[in-house]
Amino acid sequence: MVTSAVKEKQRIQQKQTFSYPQVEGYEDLPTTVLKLTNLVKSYDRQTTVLDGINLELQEGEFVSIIGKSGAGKSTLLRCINRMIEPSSGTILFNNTSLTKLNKRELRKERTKIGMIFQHYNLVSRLTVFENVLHGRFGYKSSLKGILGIYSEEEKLLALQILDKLGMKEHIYKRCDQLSGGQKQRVGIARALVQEPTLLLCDEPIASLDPNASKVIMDHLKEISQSMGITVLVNLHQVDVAMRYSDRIIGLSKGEKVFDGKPKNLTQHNIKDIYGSEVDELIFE
Ligand SMILES: Nc1ncnc2c1ncn2[C@@H]1O[C@H](COP(=O)(O)OP(=O)(O)OP(=O)(O)O)[C@@H](O)[C@H]1O
Repeated sequence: MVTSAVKEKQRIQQKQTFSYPQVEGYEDLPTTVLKLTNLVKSYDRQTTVLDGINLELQEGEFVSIIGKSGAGKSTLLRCINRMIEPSSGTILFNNTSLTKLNKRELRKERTKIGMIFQHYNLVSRLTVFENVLHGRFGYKSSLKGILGIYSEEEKLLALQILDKLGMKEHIYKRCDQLSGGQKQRVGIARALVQEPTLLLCDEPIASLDPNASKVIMDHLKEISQSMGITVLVNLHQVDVAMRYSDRIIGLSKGEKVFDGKPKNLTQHNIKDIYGSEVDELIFE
């Protein structure tokens, strides 16, 4: 007899586009949040910046992308939510093909993809609280968004997230009165208030000192572990990627040259990723 649990497992497996390893209970099955197939980006006819990237990310994974300057890290991250239009390939996000969506549909799907930037992208003359609430913009009609009309639930959510990030006492401060580390925590709060399943972080610690960097990386790790949000982060620091990641992706000239656990990243792999600059890297 086919039990309802088995039926449910079959239903989920049919819905997914990848093969699972054989496991006992369907609750143990990994959920693919993002699947990139043959992603290509050329800004002009001469150069291919992303050369057929294939990548799958699972729920709650913390994945870093490393590679030297110009390798295509930012382009890859920005192609995922189509901030930059890929030239070809497919982007499957929670089983929805993002490349096939029109503008309105894409706007809706993007609510589930948070983004964090090196230079924070905050509105400096607005308060911390106002900036965080901007994360709800994608859920609103344009008029409500423009008028800044937010529900009590949305305000409570923003407060809870700011509290979790140690920013509650600063909510009424203008963003231009904050330190870099505080600004980045506002950036994280604005992304989390979207209630995302995927967080894209484009060099989130590149402008921060080591102490502030640690605070930000600790928060991002905590977000992936306790909230089950998939975190994909571009990093310049190999030692930071080694310390925090479940998986590291190495990019070189738009190609994926490494994809594995930090403990499996060898000096040989590092050389493939960074070429002759390998000696300048801090490596634990
Ligand atoms: N808008 C654009 N138009 C043309 N070329 C671009 C554009 N944006 C990026 N590029 C080029 O694409 C390549 C990859 O750039 P990208 O910013 O993705 O690399 P990166 O690995 O993130 O580098 P960095 O670590 O320095 O930020 C570079 O050669 C860059 O000059």
